[in-house]
Amino acid sequence: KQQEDFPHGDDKMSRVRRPCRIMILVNPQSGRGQALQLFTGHIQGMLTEASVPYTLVITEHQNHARELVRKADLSQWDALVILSGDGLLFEVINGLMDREDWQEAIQIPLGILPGGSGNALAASVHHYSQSPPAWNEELLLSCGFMLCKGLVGPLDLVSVHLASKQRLFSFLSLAWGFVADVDIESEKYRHVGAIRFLMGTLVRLASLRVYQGRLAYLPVKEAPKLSKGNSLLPDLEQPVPDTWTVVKEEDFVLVLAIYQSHLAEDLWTVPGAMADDGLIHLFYVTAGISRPALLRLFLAMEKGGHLACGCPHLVYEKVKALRLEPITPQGMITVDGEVVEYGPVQAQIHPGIARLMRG
Ligand SMILES: Nc1ncnc2c1ncn2[C@@H]1O[C@H](COP(=O)(O)OP(=O)(O)OP(=O)(O)O)[C@@H](O)[C@H]1O
Repeated sequence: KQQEDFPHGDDKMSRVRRPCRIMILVNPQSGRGQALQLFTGHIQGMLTEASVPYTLVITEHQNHARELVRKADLSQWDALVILSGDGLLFEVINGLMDREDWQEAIQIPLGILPGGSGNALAASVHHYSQSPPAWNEELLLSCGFMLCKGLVGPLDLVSVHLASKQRLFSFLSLAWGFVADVDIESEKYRHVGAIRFLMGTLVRLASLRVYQGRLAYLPVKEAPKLSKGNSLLPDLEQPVPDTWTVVKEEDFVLVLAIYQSHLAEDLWTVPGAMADDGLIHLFYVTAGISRPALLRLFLAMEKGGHLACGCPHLVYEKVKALRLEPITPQGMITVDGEVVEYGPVQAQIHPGIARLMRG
């Protein structure tokens, strides 16, 4: 009821009410520690010129944003905007989903301004707007511009179920093996910006590992029609249904489930992905790939060319749900770039349950 209809045809898009009241959450520690300067130097002036009133909230510690949105009176706000890396948006989404009124709360338009070193969602949103690639401050300006325009469209979320019965909501990725290791190990190079992933990749390549586990997924064509709230997932202790595909290989270099186009500003992982395509894009790389071949895949990903490399170890499937059961006793699983408990995990898509400010 707070939205005006978008008058130009696309019935999925709407416009944030004007004048709108935006809460902008800034993590001053994100990326190179310059998020506040990015705000005052680039965004503040744009919002003033566009007559968009806002309240700035500077996060003071981990989970500050999560607690804040869990308790906030959301009727006071027309949009929640994050100026940080993807980690702060992950907190905000999970704070909204923690609420008793989550079904209404998750409808509040969410915006992203890149302040981290990865900025996967910001890069994806920019890409969906069909603009030529942009990095750093140019990407920030593009996202700031979309924020001022105020168009809102649906965003898919994925629920991730862990062995401890904890459930998380994810907008970006679930990763195990090489990608998760690089993401976490390269955090120590955060001050160098986006190039940290290349540095991390080179370091990890030198000590390339194989991870053993079982992977199964529900392919798109087998998935039943979902109505809101339906679960595609059996109990984590139960075997997967016959409609699922069980991957024969059990030796992997990486498993990556991603639901946006970009894994980082310069990693165009899923050509063709949309914010609300209702798909989990599942990639895995099986053991036996050489170091040069793996490096070639990541270098090709900058221009979205990895699937054209003809690498027999790389598999790509469009799925609605998946289950991963690591056998290797120790390792790293990340959800939206944040480490989660290591062990069996399963996930399913919830098409368009959130709303995102985009072009
Ligand atoms: N003031 C703060 N001090 C320390 N940590 C904070 C603060 N505010 C938020 N955080 C936490 O920092 C974590 C990382 O944030 P985020 O991912 O947004 O930035 P980033 O890690 O710099 O981004 P990237 O992963 O792209 O480098 C989040 O889990 C968030 O809870």
